Order: sequence, then C-alpha cells, then structure tokens
Amino acid sequence: MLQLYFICGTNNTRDIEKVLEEALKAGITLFQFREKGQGALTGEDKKQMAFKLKALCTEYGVPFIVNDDWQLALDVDADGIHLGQDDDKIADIIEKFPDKIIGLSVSNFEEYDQSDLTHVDYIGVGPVYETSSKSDAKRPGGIELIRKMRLYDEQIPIVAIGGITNRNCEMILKAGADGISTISSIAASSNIEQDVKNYLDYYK
Ligand SMILES: Cc1ncc(COP(=O)(O)OP(=O)(O)O)c(N)n1
Ligand SMILES: Cc1nc(C(=O)O)sc1CCOP(=O)(O)O
Ligand SMILES: [Mg+2]
Repeated sequence: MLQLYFICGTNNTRDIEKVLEEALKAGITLFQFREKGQGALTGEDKKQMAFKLKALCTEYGVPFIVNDDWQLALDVDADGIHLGQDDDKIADIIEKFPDKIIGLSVSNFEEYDQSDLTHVDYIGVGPVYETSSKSDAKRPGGIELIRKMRLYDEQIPIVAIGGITNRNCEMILKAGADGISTISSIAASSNIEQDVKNYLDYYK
C-alpha cells in the first residue's frame, strides 16, 4: 500500500480529478487529499471534492486518506487519516477511527521519541530533500534520515517524503523506506503514466 503514495490538493495541479484518475490508472497504491494553502477549498466545496476523489480511488481499489481534517475523514468515510506533530493528537480521535489507516509525520528522532505509535500504521519521514510543496517543511535530513530511522525502528512501516523523484527514489528504498510519497513529481508531471511506471519498476 505504501509503495507509491500520491498526495495532492487543488493547489498542486490544474485539474485534480483528471490528474488523480491518470495516476490511479497508472498504478499509484495510496492517495492522500491534502487541501491547504491560499485559495484552498473549504466547507461544503471541500467535502464535495473529497467525495469525488474518494469515489475515484474506490473505483481503482486504492485507499483514500485525508490529511489533517479528521472531521472531513469521518464525513466522507475515508479509509484513513494522516496527522502531523502539530495536528490533533491521534489518542484524542482514535475512538472515531476504528479499523482505519492512521499515518503520522515524523521528521526526526526527537519527534519519534515523543510520539505514541500505538495506533499508527505508518510514519511519514521527511523531508528527505528540499521541497517547494510545503511552506513550513523542516530541514531536509537526506538519505541518512531514512537509513537511521530504519535502524532506530526496524518494524514500523516508513514512507519517505519531500523532494522525491524517479531519480532519487531507488536510494531511498535501499536506505530502508517501505515506500515513497510525492506531490509534485506526479501532480506536475507531463507524463504521469510513464513517471508512475518508473517508480513502480523499482519494486520489481
Ligand atoms: C505521508 C505524509 N508524510 C508527511 C506528511 C506531512 O504532514 P504534516 O507534518 O502534518 O504537514 P502537512 O502535510 O499537514 O502540511 C504528510 N502530509 N503525508
Ligand atoms: C506534505 C509534505 N510533508 C513533508 C514532510 O517533510 O513532512 S514534505 C511535504 C511535501 C512533499 O511534496 P513534494 O513531493 O512535492 O516535495
Ligand atoms: Mg498536518
């Protein structure tokens, strides 16, 4: 499920429904609706978009995850929720999400140590490289962040994030990540089918 985790909001691309459908057809394995930034959809518009994107994901058998907004995740019966260190605490909402996928962001070992991972299905570790898709991203940890996190916890599923492309993905997987997540390398791709295929080829 974590192999190729596409994350997108309406701000990341011109036509999110078209881009998501192309990415699903090409074989992404997980999708996160991350609707934030200037001009982002809110309220009913955000909910209607979430319903449409979830329907697309369901058609292709790919789990639909909501970023940050657990109320939206409940409203649209998403398959899971991704929360960061500054978001609502998993312990406070977990009762509302039995049997759902729970992701947590971990950028360094201090954050890992202070996180309760009891209900966490995967950790999003990054940024690995510089990213222009998140204005408040922390300092990139490079490939070493993944390598050390893998040694720190040998069991937890790790999805790497931040500045990942087809060119650096292989090193990240070799460093111990179970999968990679990306916004711009798919949302801004001029050939989604080929780029997705190139990513998935690393797992063969
Ligand atoms: C898979 C994955 N990993 C990390 C993040 C970042 O979450 P967060 O730190 O809460 O930042 P925002 O995405 O909410 O800006 C993520 N969304 N997904
Ligand atoms: C959403 C997000 N979270 C990050 C983290 O480090 O937690 S980096 C990031 C943006 C990833 O976008 P791109 O693939 O375009 O670099
Ligand atoms: Mg968040």
